[in-house]
Amino acid sequence: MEQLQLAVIGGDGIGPEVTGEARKVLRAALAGAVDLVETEFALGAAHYLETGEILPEDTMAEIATHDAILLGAVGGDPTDPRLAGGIIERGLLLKLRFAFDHYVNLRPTVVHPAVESPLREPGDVDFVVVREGTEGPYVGNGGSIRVGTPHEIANETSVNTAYGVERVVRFAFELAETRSKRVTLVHKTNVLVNAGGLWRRITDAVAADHPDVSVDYLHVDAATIFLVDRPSRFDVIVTDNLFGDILTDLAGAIAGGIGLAASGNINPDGTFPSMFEPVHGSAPDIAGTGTADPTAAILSAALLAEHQGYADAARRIRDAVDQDVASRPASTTTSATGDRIAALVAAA
Ligand SMILES: NC(=O)C1=CN([C@@H]2O[C@H](COP(=O)(O)OP(=O)(O)OC[C@H]3O[C@@H](n4cnc5c(N)ncnc54)[C@H](O)[C@@H]3O)[C@@H](O)[C@H]2O)C=CC1
Ligand SMILES: CC(C)CC(=O)C(=O)O
Ligand SMILES: [Mg+2]
Repeated sequence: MEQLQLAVIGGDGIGPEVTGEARKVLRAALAGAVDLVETEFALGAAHYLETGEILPEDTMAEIATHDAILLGAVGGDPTDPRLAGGIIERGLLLKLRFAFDHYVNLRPTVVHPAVESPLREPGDVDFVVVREGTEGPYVGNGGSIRVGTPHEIANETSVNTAYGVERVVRFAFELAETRSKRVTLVHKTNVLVNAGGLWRRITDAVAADHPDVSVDYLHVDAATIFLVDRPSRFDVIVTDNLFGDILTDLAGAIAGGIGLAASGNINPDGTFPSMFEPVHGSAPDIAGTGTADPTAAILSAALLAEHQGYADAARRIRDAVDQDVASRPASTTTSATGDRIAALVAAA
């Protein structure tokens, strides 16, 4: 039987709770077809506070030997001075994304008819945000002077390379070819003229290679209006790391809740393992209460299965989620939701 070596990083807060349920469902979906070998890696803010370790080089090298990574979420109490400066988010999560060249951060949104969406007219909402994952303002290129004085100046530089932008824009067009053949570039070219100009020129050049794909452009502020007012206009949105981060929390909210929003950090070249995680964070406000919705992590496991070539397992997970959200009890728990979905998958 084929083996799938899965690295699991539960992380902090609700991370281990939701990955626990995603693993149950993934096991059910692959049972009998794939030998799923799961290796847990104790990493995150809690692990750092206990051991002083964030992401040792040998741990990263070991993770790299796996076929794929399932991650919950990382990050602890933001008021804890020992975690200041996003030390875990940058030193662990972003480090993995950068080191494993996860240049496509894929974030699909579908509004399920049975889900209570805040949209007035949910209509036919099915779009994917292709967020650049290795550049932009997240690269840590900045600095401050006169810190703590009234004259402090803080800079954060957004790095956008022609190489980095072109490869993610090409991915977005290729994805659109398999969908409704519409790409929307989202940026802020009227103000961020240097980065915006590069994104615009590259999008226009790549569009010329895809004459059957229609292309439009929205400033990011206007894109937030359309995401609420008329999200059915979108098919594939391509955007930078920061705008994509923000737009996809909004996309989760319009689709019925952040607990439903899945993502994949993809290394399309296959040189490194891709990493699948819910869009949400570690939600310290609800950690340990058993109320976290594991659906986003479960749908991330479906993306993982699909990416690894197990399309049938992915389809069965998504069908089971659809069935479950259509009949979900008003009051439920994290583990009960995982159990129901795993049972539906096993029965399919
Ligand atoms: N990929 C990752 O590891 C991410 C980590 N973070 C980190 O997570 C920590 C908390 O960040 P926040 O900004 O509060 O964002 P968050 O996404 O953790 O929480 C925002 C709100 O959504 C709710 N929520 C999130 N996931 C949910 C779920 N599955 N079911 C039900 N409700 C859910 C939370 O209870 C909270 O009210 C921080 O340390 C942050 O840096 C944030 C985003 C992504
Ligand atoms: C902590 C951030 C870098 C992660 C995040 O919010 C995201 O990727 O959506
Ligand atoms: Mg985010």
